[in-house]
Amino acid sequence: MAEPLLVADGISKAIKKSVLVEPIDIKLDRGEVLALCGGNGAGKSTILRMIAGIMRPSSGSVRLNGNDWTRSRAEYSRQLGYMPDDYSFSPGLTAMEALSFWAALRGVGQARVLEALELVGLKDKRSGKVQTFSKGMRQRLLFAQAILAEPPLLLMDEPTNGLDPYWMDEFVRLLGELKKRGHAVVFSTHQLQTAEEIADRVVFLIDGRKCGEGSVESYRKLHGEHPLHSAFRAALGG
Ligand SMILES: Nc1ncnc2c1ncn2[C@@H]1O[C@H](COP(=O)(O)OP(=O)(O)OP(=O)(O)O)[C@@H](O)[C@H]1O
Repeated sequence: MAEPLLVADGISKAIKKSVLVEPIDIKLDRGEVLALCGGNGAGKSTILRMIAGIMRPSSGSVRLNGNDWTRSRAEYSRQLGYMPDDYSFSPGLTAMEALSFWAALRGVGQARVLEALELVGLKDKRSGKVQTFSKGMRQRLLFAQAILAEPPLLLMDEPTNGLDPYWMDEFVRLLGELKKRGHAVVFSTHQLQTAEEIADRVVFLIDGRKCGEGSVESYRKLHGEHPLHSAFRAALGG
């Protein structure tokens, strides 16, 4: 049987005496969407950063499409697109300039830059300075940079923060299309409703520890309406 696209084995993170994330296993198949759910400080961003190769795990290993980050870092990085929860754009940069910079780093041509801007509804705003953009527009630009090179895995930290209802629906639709084309996604969210709409599977986190995991479908069968609220409460022991 083929190895899953992503295999994170016992990854953990400690800084000095603080344990940010206890050892956790995460596996993901091609075309699968996984939500990391938990409150503030639960460890969602830390897990995404470790998988993205931005933060070195204190223990464990990560394989992505057969690549081990510690052995083949460049090839590993080519397998993923990462959307951070926030990003400080250089003052004065236009949307087109920002995206073209990322495209150059990834060897992606200008036609794809325009296509990505169109997908996120920013083509007409491409000459606008990013510092004048709303939070939702900056989120859409960060989403565009993550999908530029159409990598097998997308890692997204709170991707729906700041999106209005129209773009929230568009985002769900865009992710659905990416999924159909075989892309896998791991995203973090505080919003269980969002996870229900987008994810196939959910990992619940509390204080850097996995406290529950299951498919949205299985939670639906178990809890009916608002399945993830009930499942999270059950995972918390409430
Ligand atoms: N560089 C760091 N040094 C020390 N502690 C850190 C560092 N980065 C994060 N932490 C701590 O690690 C814990 C997990 O943080 P993390 O950002 O991963 O949580 P999160 O679930 O993404 O939270 P939020 O939903 O608020 O963004 C928090 O207690 C945070 O304060």
